[in-house]
Amino acid sequence: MRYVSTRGQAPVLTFEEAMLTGLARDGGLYVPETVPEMAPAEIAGLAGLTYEEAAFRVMRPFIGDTFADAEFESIIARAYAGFGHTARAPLVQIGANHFLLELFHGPTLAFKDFAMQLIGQLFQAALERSGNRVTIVGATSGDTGSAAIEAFRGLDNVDVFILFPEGRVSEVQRRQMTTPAEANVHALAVRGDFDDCQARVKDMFNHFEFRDRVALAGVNSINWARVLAQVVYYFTSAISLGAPHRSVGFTVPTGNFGDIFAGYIARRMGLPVERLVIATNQNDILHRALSGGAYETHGVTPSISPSMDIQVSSNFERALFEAYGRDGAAVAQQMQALKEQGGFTISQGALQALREVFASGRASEEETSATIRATHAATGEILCPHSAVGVKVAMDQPASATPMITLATAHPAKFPDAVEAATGLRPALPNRMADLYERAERVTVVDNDLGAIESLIEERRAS
Ligand SMILES: Cc1ncc(COP(=O)(O)O)c(C=O)c1O
Ligand SMILES: N[C@@H](CCOP(=O)(O)O)C(=O)O
Repeated sequence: MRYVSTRGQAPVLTFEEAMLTGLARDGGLYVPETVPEMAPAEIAGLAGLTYEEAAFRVMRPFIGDTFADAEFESIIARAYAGFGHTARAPLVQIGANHFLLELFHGPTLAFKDFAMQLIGQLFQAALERSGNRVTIVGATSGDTGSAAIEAFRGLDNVDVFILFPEGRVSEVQRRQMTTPAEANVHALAVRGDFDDCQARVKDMFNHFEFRDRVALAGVNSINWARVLAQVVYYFTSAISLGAPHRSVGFTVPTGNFGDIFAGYIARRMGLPVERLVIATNQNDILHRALSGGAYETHGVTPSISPSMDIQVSSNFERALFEAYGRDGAAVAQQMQALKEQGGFTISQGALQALREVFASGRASEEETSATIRATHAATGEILCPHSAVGVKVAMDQPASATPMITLATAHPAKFPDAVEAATGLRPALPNRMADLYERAERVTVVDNDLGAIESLIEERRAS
């Protein structure tokens, strides 16, 4: 299995190289050269397996000879051992034909753990083998950062630097990033928004001298391995509702487009997914783009679903690459326009290709809050605000006999203020985190300035 860049100008890599490389050297994102397909019988064969067994079968074709089967199996087993639910990703019914996929039973209570726990194990195995050391730099609107820190804290051959927008993540998210005491963990509060943090991370990847000197690696969803790990729960949930004999739809609370792109890959692999619905909060660039064809940044507006306060949606580039018939030059041109003019117009052909797979919707702040309240009253399920955006948008879709699965992307206790405002209930953290508010914090506030951030990283990393 080989990986190519969405901009067509970077070296073609193996799975291991793509995983350790992060952003392609032409600024693009790596995608598999061809998407392996699973026959209906193979998909049916996943029924009744454990999450880990299904994960092995779904991901195996993508990893080439990077890991032997037995090693890959034990990596998967270790990745999911710390989850607080035996099903890993349980499905609960919240409406006549509407199901919620709970993805928040991992160590940091967000869907990011599914990929990050696996990547932590994959990096460790690959780096132990090579003896190399890497500097991981990630941007977060709250959940990627905590999940990355949890997965990489204390590892010998990794320093992890996480850039988060100062004052724009929840207190639980901030504390998850600032309280780990391990010397290889560095939480950086950037004076800016998430888009600034993500732009600086990409700048560091495009600054080759720095990138090579510190052996930069990325664990945002620019990293293909992140997307791959998330493909699995589309399979397990669809199968539990009757796939491949029955189609399903998914609604995905969306920001950086990594999670929903994993659903797109599952569909390309042969999973019968009728619709993939992009659910956005008031930062609705993706909904506007799908509706009218213009992808235009308007600046990030803080919301009660802060992890989705994103305008420059990194993985949309992967979707565009497919929609433009894998024309890297066309994608590069659009990304240049985004950088220089703050937007671009999607061609009619590409827009039509996107609309064949994706639908979209938006939930306002009031609608999000009302959905938390109404869902709790009707079902007892307490949604986090991101999951509530998904539920609201799913309910706005045209009626269909096809079951709809909405992804519940974080635990409500990560956003207690929004949940309390909606329901009057303040969700508690699990016991293992009960002292989070008492732990000492360690954070460095830094300007949104590439030179300043790079100097800090050079100074702090263990060489
Ligand atoms: C809780 C939560 N929901 C939804 C999203 C959006 O996911 P994605 O960025 O993969 O679109 C994020 C951030 O990624 C998140 O942390
Ligand atoms: N919402 C994310 C933003 C980063 O997304 P990623 O999937 O590219 O890592 C977060 O919580 O940090």
